Amino acid sequence: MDHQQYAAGEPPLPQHVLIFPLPLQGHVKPMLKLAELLCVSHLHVTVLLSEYNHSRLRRHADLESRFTSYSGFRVATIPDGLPDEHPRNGERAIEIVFSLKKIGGFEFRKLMESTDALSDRGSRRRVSCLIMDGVFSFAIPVVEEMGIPFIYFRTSSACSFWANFCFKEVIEAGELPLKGKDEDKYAYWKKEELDLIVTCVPGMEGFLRRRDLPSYVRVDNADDPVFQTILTETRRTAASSGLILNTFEDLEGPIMDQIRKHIPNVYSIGPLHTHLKYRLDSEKVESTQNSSSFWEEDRSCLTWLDSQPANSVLYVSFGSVTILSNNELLEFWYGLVNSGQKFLWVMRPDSIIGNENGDENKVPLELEEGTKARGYMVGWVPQHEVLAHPAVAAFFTHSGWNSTLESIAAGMPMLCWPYFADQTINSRFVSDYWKVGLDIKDTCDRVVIEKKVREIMQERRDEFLESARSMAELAKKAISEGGTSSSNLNRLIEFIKASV
Ligand SMILES: O=c1ccn([C@@H]2O[C@H](COP(=O)(O)OP(=O)(O)O[C@H]3O[C@H](CO)[C@@H](O)[C@H](O)[C@H]3O)[C@@H](O)[C@H]2O)c(=O)[nH]1
Ligand SMILES: C[C@H]1CC[C@@H]2C(C(=O)O)=CO[C@@H](O)[C@@H]21
Repeated sequence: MDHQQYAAGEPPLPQHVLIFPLPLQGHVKPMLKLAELLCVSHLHVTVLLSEYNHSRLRRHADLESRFTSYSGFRVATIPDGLPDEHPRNGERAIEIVFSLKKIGGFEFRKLMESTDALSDRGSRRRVSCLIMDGVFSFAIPVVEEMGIPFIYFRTSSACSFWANFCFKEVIEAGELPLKGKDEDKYAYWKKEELDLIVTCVPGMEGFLRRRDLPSYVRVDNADDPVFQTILTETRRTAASSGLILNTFEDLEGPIMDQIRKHIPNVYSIGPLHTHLKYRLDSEKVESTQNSSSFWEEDRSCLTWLDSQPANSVLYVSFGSVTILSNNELLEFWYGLVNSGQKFLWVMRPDSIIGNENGDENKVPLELEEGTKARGYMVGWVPQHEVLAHPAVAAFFTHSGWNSTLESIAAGMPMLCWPYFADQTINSRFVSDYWKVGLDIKDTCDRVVIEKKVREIMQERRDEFLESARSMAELAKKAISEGGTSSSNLNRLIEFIKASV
């Protein structure tokens, strides 16, 4: 028996789960949702954050007060190894993975050993289960030595995970890598080779093109460190006690059946944001308006939306990592303004780079006027509330997995402009598999954008709305009592409660 299970005369201490996300917004947010779901089930939970992100969450999300009602919740921190001023966005977001690969094992060991596995001088059990991000294999030796079971949580889609898992076979078939990344981006996008079908990802035959593969494959040779890291980290998932995915069976069941041939224990428990809300409501837990945002949410956008007619606004956001060049910014801006549609556009303070024309502060008059007449721009919004607002008709997104799932759960059609990583495959599934939107990957042209905005807002909206609404119904069924995500979460909790 675990020596810490009983203190004299006291009830047994609950099992203690350590949740360790990659320190990026799109990973921390769903992992905090899972943390809260486990707290609701009376488990002790520690979330391990980077010092950098912890301070952002304290500033903008009031993290500590959100969790005050859960006595079993704690935060621990380690450094991410990068100086505060180091860029953590754009393609450089991957540098966090490399930095943690270098120092994460050491820092994690130091934390676990110096705190006797976070046992808080006996007031908590030692960590009894680790739930860690999908690219954190550096943590495995530490927990294996301590006899702690570990489960992966990959915050991307099942389809992206599965394509990554098959990279080795796709290389062997000569279909990867996709050379030419360093060429001019716009010329590269036009390559016909990118339209060839990928033959070696079981379950996606005849449907997946090379250009739809997660963007790590756009490298000149297979030794590329990013490509290799994703490939090897993904394969290592098979050594774990299980894989958590923020998705649901009616959305990605056939793909998860492929994954289960290698990793039998897959817990699809999404969409996590609605799942959490459902459980808080059914357990009658008082829930405050909570956010997990790294930026201050500007709620004035909701007031602006309140003053707009129903189904009249295109919500535009490219998530927490995407950065646009000045030229790309102008293409999007002209496309939006020329479409004549109303739009709410999230322009993160750090999202525009470079100034290829040398006149970065000069906004063309027609854009200024068009925006004043029909647009509203903000730095960061409460996205769930925006997607649920009656004025919003469609979502122009970069196809990050959280945004995709939030849009699906809200029954909202999508126009997709994937920027990198898993987004390139998510957008293909949105447009050609679930048929809930349009994919305009590998273009950035104001004429195309204008045309596609009209299509998603007017010409084809009803068609996409119908499939989006039926998918939203299935998402709701999945998280309700007896649904697949609900049962899988219960199974996960049982696994945790049974671990010593
Ligand atoms: O104004 C905003 C904009 C976004 N969000 C939220 O921020 C999250 C963004 O996540 P996501 O849509 O997944 O995009 P990224 O921030 O780009 O997420 C990273 O992490 C994801 C999960 O692994 C990957 O799918 C992405 O490719 C990767 O870039 C979502 O929950 C949004 O609701 C807000 O709350 N307010
Ligand atoms: C920066 C990227 C490393 C891997 C992550 C990922 C994944 O497939 O798990 C998707 O997009 C990015 O958030 C992450």
